[in-house]
Amino acid sequence: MSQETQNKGYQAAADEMRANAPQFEAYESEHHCVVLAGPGSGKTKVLTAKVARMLAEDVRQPRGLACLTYSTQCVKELKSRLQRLGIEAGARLFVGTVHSFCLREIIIPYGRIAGLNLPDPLKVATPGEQRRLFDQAVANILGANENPAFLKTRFDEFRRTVLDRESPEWEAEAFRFAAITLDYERLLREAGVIDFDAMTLAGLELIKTHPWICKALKARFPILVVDEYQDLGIPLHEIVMELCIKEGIRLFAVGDPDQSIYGFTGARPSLMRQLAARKEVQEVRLRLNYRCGKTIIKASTLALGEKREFVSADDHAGIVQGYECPGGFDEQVALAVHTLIPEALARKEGRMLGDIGILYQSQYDGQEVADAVAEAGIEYVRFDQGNPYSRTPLISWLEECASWCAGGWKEGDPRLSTLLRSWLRFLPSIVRDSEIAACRRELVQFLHQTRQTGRSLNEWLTLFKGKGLYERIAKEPTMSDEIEAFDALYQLTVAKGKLVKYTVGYFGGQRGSPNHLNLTTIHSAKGLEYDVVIMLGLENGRIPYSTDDGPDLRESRRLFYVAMTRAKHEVHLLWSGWFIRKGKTITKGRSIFVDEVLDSTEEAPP
Ligand SMILES: Nc1ncnc2c1ncn2[C@@H]1O[C@H](COP(=O)(O)OP(=O)(O)OP(=O)(O)O)[C@@H](O)[C@H]1O
Repeated sequence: MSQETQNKGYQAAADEMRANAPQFEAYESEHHCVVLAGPGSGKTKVLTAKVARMLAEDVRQPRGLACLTYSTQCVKELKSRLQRLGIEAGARLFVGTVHSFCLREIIIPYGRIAGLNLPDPLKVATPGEQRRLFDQAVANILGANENPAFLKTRFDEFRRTVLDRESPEWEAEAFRFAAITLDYERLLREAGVIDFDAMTLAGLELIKTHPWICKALKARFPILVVDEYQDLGIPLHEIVMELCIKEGIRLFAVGDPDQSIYGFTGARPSLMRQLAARKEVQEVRLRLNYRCGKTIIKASTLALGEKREFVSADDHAGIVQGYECPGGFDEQVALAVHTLIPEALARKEGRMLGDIGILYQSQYDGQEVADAVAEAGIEYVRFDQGNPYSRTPLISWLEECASWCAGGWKEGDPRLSTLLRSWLRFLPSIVRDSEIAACRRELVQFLHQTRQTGRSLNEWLTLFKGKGLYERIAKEPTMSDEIEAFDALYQLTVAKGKLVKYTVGYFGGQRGSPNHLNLTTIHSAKGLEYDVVIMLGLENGRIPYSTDDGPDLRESRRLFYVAMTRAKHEVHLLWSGWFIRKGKTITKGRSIFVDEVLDSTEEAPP
């Protein structure tokens, strides 16, 4: 895409923002700027337009900017929003997670020169290896009777939040989590691998102890952009303090502390507020909500339990409707599938399955929903951990390649150039021009030769292997986790595997399509928007887990708030008042959040 077309893309977005003074203020900012804003207020819109503008106007080639966000799913969403403005990640624009930034932009280029004790070759631990080594560390420290699965979440939070290993918090866990951390890290080193948290911690350590690395990073990336700041936790906050506040890399960050729902992984919403309050930082607050109807804004703010002054950008009211299903979760699912979805489709012309999201608490609930939806003959996409395969960057890219082969090539969606660029990013050891050309050629040939919707996924993946593309990735030490993900996907397509009936077209559709219903846990719905949201399992004991006042209830409130504010026009809330957990019936009544929301709205039928 030409520079001129790119400029037009962000200038058109800027014209839209001109009517919204705070959005435009953020867009015009020249120094550190932190945008704190509610759902649907255009944070991503401002961020993407600003990235495009800064690349074109503020940073001279070959310098660029780094844009960090929370998860692979957020990276995907951000890249696709940037693409709509004609901006592609590449040599001048890093878009990725914090750990991939630390690995690719700090550890690989500078780790060895700085004397960091790294495995050689630098191999990323596969999820299987991480589990095995963690189990081993727990057995070494606490004995074989402890169940490591019960400790994993708390361990991750500890490792991501207690960074100072001489602090009282570390000492307090000297015989438990601190000891497990040290032993686990020893086992990683002995196995010659590194995991995601170790990447982030090592990256932070390098920039803290080697000021010249900060200078080198500043030379390459004079601007650092952070999306979803509220979820990124203490290590990212410290990286920002080192690189931006101390070293002077310009910061542009957006986020919403009210949407912080990853406390259990170490996220701390207060960090973003502290950053915005610094004197050298320009704080911008956005108050218009362009997504949700007025009723939805009012109801969701009530459930949040804190006063907020968000207003709807237009006049549409929106629907918030409740349904009691005394027969239990099965009845909720049946009502959603057989009544609410057909009614929602019929209610608005042009509305499609892809405009509807079914949200639930856990991947186990998701399985019940997925089974019922499949039985009803509805095609769906699952965005949570319960999806039969995990959507790592490589697997998401394969979905895009499949979508291209299954007809996307005709409309240029996805673009071949984008697929090629991503392909080369999976192959960091390929640096010579002739090798790069060969890699591009191999992929183009594979894609052209396999342009056929109905081909089985197994055959397509077998061809991917046969053409030497798999081997290319397998040679990259930093792609070992991706190879494990590929192998797991492949196994699902053979013999009695869950994906044995998948075609290339169906697999490609899994990247999201207007014809597929969206199924997701509330956590995975973050950053997404739907015309209609149907929320299931709204019982006390599930959402919220506990009604006791405290940080957990506050985080549950934020979770419910995130779920409600995904909806543009309709929110449907379903409950039974009881549910089954580990074979036991638990009856704690309908969620207190539903009480609060329905008290505030009219329960008139839509
Ligand atoms: N100034 C504007 N004019 C018109 N539409 C806008 C404007 N700003 C944002 N929007 C639209 O509002 C919707 C929400 O914007 P966006 O996704 O950027 O919000 P967000 O703050 O990132 O949301 P969330 O945090 O809930 O994920 C999008 O459809 C976007 O195009």
